[in-house]
Amino acid sequence: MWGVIMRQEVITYEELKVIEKNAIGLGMSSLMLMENAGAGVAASIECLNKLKTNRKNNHKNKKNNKTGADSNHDVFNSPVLILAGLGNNGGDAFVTARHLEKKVVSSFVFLLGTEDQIKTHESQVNFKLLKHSEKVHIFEIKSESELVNVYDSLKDAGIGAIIDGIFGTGFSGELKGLEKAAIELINSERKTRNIPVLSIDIPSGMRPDQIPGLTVLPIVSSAGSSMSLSDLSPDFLSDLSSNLSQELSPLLSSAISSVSSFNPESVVKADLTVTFHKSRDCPNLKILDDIFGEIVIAPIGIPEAAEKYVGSGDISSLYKRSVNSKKGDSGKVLVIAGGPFSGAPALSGMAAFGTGVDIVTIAAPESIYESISSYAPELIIKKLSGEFFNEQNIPFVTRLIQSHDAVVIGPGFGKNKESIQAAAKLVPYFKKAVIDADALVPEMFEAIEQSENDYADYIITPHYHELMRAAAYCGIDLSENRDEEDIFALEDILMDISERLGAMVLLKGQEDMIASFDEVRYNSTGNAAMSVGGTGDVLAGIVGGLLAKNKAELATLCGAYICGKAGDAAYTEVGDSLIPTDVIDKIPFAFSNGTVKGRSRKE
Ligand SMILES: NC(=O)C1=CN([C@@H]2O[C@H](COP(=O)(O)OP(=O)(O)OC[C@H]3O[C@@H](n4cnc5c(N)ncnc54)[C@H](OP(=O)(O)O)[C@@H]3O)[C@@H](O)[C@H]2O)[C@@H](O)CC1
Ligand SMILES: Nc1ncnc2c1ncn2[C@@H]1O[C@H](COP(=O)(O)OP(=O)(O)O)[C@@H](O)[C@H]1O
Ligand SMILES: [K+]
Repeated sequence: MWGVIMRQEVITYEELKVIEKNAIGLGMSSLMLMENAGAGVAASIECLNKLKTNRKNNHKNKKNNKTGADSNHDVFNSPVLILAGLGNNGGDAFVTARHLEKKVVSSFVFLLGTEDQIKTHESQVNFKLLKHSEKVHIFEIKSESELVNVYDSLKDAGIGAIIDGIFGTGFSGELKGLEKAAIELINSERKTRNIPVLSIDIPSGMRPDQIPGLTVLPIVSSAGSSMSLSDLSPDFLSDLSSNLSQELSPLLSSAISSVSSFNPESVVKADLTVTFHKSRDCPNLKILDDIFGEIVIAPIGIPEAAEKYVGSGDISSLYKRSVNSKKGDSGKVLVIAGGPFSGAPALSGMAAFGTGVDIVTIAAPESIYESISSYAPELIIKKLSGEFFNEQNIPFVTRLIQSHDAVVIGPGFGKNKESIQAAAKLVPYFKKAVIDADALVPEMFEAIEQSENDYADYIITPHYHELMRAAAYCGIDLSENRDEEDIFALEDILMDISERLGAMVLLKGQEDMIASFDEVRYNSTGNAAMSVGGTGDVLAGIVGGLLAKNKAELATLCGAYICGKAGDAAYTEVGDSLIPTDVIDKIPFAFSNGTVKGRSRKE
């Protein structure tokens, strides 16, 4: 069930890829998604008639229409030309053609290549199926000259509309050869013969990273202005760039230059773009309007849970070690121990290792140095003078912080006042940090709130009672018992705390809640056997490990998911006698795509 928060109404193409993978993780198949996508495109074709009439009138008003030979044809009464590439955008086009069979007189499908070159299974399935459609005439086009010849032999049939399924979001690099010729053909026929063009998902030749609006928006908000996407006209953007602080304007300039980094000549100009699931509203930049035309959103049956719950799509966005990486490239994590307890920091350190970082260092007071060293030889232990973490340790630990990517502080840190006060002085030096357990106290909240670091750099990982301390610090009332708290109110509170502290908040529990200042998502992996002591330390280590090479939001979401999934795998083997090291052992499995057969919370 949704909370008060509606998931984002406007998403990027990249975010949709994640959501689609999450949907597949929930049991949807790529074939189902493609079927719904193609059906949605076919259902939208009626919009072309309306647009076509408008274009025709505009055309007539502007000048004598010598070349608009096809403009009298109704989309449904004339053959539709469908250009399909070898990827899934082409697969969507095949499904579209099948769904159009009953709507249009006939279709010509140009596959840009041969059947054996089709790249994906889903697309192959739909191509084979399409061969049974009698009103669909398929041509396998192998060269630019063949494209011209075949098109010339058909165009007198009076093409009513062109559907562009050449490239979707998988387009990269340079446009050349047959695809380039096909895009030029579309644009020329649209211009000279007034044939309306519908692009599937994105006009072919356009790369999603060339659309700046969605990345610009948060920058605008963080500058304190309240702007909507439609405010982002070119004039507005240039005014904004000149007025914003020097720190922000380069980001804006690069966003603006990304729009101009493509050559409009090598992109399909569509009258209508049918994209999927949710709005991908582009900023109101004239140059983009001319490429996308009108935008229609076709629902493709993605369940809401694919956005609400963390899933395999989120995991696939994590940093991946490159084949030629060297030691240190994949991340260095520093765990700062406080003194009384050696087990908790060691668990966090070992869990961080499990996420694939290269180096884990534990800074440990003399009192626990020996015992931490005995847990795991892979951990580097740096001895701090004194029984407890203290002021004298600050210069040494600050240097360690600087040579690591992320810090984990809190597990087993202890409640010693002097240690906590010294720890709070470290906060301004943290580049990225996970703050857990004993470090979830007012002194630290204050230091986090006052730190000038970006909100995305800090993560707090409280269980409900620790959350109460954060809420009290923020002056927010929270019920004594989580079950008494209305879930929607709790979502609001988590976002408020996130905003006030400038940190991600991961509230652990049967269902973990992960809040940024404007969104709450959930994690449903994990099981009741994990309520044993020490799993929270494992979670903090996993999140810290992921934080080393990923943004805080992704690290928090994926940390909760991986920890729970490792816990579920451990549960299948050891049941209720699960201990935290069992969870650590299963972290590598949790990153794989293996199915966890253990009891999950939802059962
Ligand atoms: N994800 C989902 O669940 C859903 C996705 N859906 C649909 O899938 C689309 C994404 O599909 P996609 O990833 O297969 O890529 P797509 O854009 O069709 O084609 C790229 C192909 O062209 C190739 N290629 C790339 N650049 C090239 C170049 N410069 N010059 C020449 N070739 C080039 C590249 O091959 P490669 O070069 O990488 O081997 C690849 O094969 C998406 O937009 C939506 O329509 C829907 O069905 C809903 C569910
Ligand atoms: N009853 C439960 N059902 C599912 N997962 C749980 C349950 N209790 C704890 N967990 C999971 O165990 C991990 C540690 O949480 P928790 O035990 O609350 O931490 P702590 O050790 O700080 O008390 C979290 O990932 C949490 O989601
Ligand atoms: K397309």
